[in-house]
Amino acid sequence: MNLPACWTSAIDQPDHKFAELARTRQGVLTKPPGSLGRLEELAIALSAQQRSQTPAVDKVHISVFAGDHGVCSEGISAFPQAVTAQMIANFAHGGAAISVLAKQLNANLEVVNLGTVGDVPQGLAGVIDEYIAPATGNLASEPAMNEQQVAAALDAGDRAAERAAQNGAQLFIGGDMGIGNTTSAAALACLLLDQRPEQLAGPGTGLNREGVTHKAQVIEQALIRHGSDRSPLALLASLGGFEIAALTGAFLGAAARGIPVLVDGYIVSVAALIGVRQQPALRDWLHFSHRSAEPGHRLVLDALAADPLLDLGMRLGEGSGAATAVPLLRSACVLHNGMASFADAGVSGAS
Ligand SMILES: Cc1cc2ncn([C@H]3O[C@H](COP(=O)(O)O)[C@@H](O)[C@H]3O)c2cc1C
Ligand SMILES: O=C(O)c1cccnc1
Repeated sequence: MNLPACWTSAIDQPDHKFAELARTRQGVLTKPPGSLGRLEELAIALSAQQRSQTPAVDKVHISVFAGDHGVCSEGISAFPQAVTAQMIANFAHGGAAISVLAKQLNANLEVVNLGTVGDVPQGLAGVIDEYIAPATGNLASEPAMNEQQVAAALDAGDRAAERAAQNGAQLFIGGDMGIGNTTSAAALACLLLDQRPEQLAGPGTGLNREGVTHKAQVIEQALIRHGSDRSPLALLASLGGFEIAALTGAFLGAAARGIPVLVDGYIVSVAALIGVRQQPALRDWLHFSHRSAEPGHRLVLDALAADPLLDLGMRLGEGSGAATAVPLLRSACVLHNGMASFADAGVSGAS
């Protein structure tokens, strides 16, 4: 098994010297100290992560990872599996939510196709073929992936982070597309957080109460089958999705390359938590964009000690919540870089 280097090699901490410089600057800008609240903290964290006195998120790289899930045969989604492949084409044609938001942000958007049951037309612009298999195994009755498949997915994520680095990205966003993936994410979260399926199974794309109860039962079967190994690799192989493993690899890869990450919703947060369990130093590179309406997200965020910027009732995935929060990070940076100091502006400081 060939795991990418970022799986085990140490991730550096953000540079605290730049954090100190940024904190000092925030204290002399023409405002009561602390009055820009979390925008100040964002600017300080981005300065340390980017090793820059003028942090910026002008160049945003968005990778949407797509893959199908064998567990769909258990009837756990409100939508058919064919949607995964159809949405890949929609991403490429500019019609998906993340396509529109990426355009608004002038961000670089790519779609990494790890394998779908439905056909994806060849040669779609911005779609990168990282085919592993048509779908994962049905996690209720068999491992979702073998170790080679997990390694391939982690590696595909790491390569996305490398492309972001090559493009000079100042921020990395990972998105997910895979019908059935809230079941996979919930099963993973059960073992990561030691919680019951009823706590972590939610409506996803729109299941009713009966549907959510059935989904929790399917997850319960998966947990019984899984056994006791809680290592990140074993969890991914047993219960993961190709796109979830790729997201974990991408976040570790981005942090290893010094690129801060803006985390999206439920599925992406579970991938981030797996990365943090593997490499706790990853946590210092993560910003959290929003609290998803998927009920289990709250518990996953708590486990990451994360207080996301937005709570808009969004529950889409694709990286859409993260993209929606980018303007806040941009505001934090332009305020930090552009405001005058008390001394420069001739404004009196606190007495
Ligand atoms: C048209 C459409 C676009 C989407 N974009 C993201 N998702 C989101 O919903 C799916 C997860 O929900 P579940 O586990 O209930 O299937 C994933 O594909 C996720 O990315 C979508 C879902 C649909 C239907
Ligand atoms: O929060 C998410 O990421 C989410 C929730 C429901 C469906 N798809 C994604």
